[in-house]
Amino acid sequence: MTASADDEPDILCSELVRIFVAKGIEVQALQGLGLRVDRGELVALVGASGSGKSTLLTILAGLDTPTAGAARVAGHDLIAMRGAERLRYRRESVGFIWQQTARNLLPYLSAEENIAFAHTVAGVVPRRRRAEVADGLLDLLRLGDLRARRPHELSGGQQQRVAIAVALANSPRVLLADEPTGELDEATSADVLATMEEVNRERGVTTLIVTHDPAVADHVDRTVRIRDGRTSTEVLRRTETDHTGQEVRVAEEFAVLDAVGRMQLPAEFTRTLGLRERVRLSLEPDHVAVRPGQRSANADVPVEGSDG
Ligand SMILES: Nc1ncnc2c1ncn2[C@@H]1O[C@H](COP(=O)(O)OP(=O)(O)OP(=O)(O)O)[C@@H](O)[C@H]1O
Repeated sequence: MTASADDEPDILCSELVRIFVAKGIEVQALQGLGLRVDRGELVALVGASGSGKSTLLTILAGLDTPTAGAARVAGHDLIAMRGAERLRYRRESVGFIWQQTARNLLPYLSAEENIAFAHTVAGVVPRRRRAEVADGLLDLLRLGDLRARRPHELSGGQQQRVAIAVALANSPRVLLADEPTGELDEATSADVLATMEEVNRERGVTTLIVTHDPAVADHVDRTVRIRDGRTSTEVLRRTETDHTGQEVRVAEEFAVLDAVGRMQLPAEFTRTLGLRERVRLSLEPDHVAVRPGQRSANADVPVEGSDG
C-alpha cells in the first residue's frame, strides 16, 4: 500500500478500458472512463443497461483488473496491486453491498453474528473492541432489536441494513453498492438510500452507489452518468434559499470533458440535428458551436448544436 496524501481523492480512474472477449468477439465494456470521487463524498452512478457500471464496480472492488488505464482507490493502485495486497485491500479498504440481499449475508448467522464473522475474517478490529464496534453499527443502522434474527427472519430492507453494517464492520474508507435497492419496493428503497446517506454523513465513508433507482436523486449531491463505457454527464445538486426564504434544491446537468478534451453529445442533440461522423466546430467568444458537417438542405441557416 502506498500512503495517500490527505487531499488525494478516494476514487480516481482515468482512461480506464476493459475489454472482454467472448466467443472470439470483443466487447469494450469501458472505453476510456474517467471518474473522481473525493474523500467523504456520496455519489450515484447511473446509466443504461450494458453501459459498464457493474464492470467498473467490479474493478473498484478489486475483483477484476482493467485492460488499460489507471485506477486508485483509498491510496491503492488497483493496477499494480498483487495477491496479498489485493486481499488486504478487499478486507480493509472497501466494503460492498450487492443487489441480491442473499449475497450479502450468511443465511445461518444472525445479524450480530454476520458482523462478528466479518470481523473474524478480516482480523482488522482488535478482538477486545469487536463487541463495541458491532453495537455501534447495530445502533447506527437501527438494528438493535433485530440483532438475533437470521436473514430469513428479516424484511428485504432490514437485510440490506444488516448488509450495510457488515460492509462497515472493518471501517473501510470506501463503500461500493451495486443496485442496493434493486430488489426492494419504493418505500423500502427510500429507507435504504436514506440510511446510506446517514451512514455517509455520520461516518464520512466515501460512497459510490450504482443504481437505476430515480429516487437516489433525493439523497446524493452528485450523479455521474455512464454511457457506452465512459462518463458522459454529471448532475450536481445544491440547496439554495429562494426569494421567499424557502430552501429549494437546484440541480444542474453538465457534460463531462475528459483530460484530452473529449465529451459526448447527448443522443437527443445528435438525433435532432442529424449530427454524425463529422461536425463543424467553431470557437465563439464564450462558447463552442457544433454544426452538422454535411451540407444542410438550407445552407443559409446555420444550426447551433451546443452553447457550452
Ligand atoms: N464477463 C464478461 N464477458 C463478456 N462481456 C461482458 C462481461 N461482463 C460484462 N460484459 C459486457 O460488457 C458490457 C457492460 O456490462 P456491465 O454489466 O458492466 O453493464 P451495466 O451497466 O452494469 O448493465 P446493467 O445495468 O444491466 O447491470 C455489456 O455489453 C456486457 O455484455
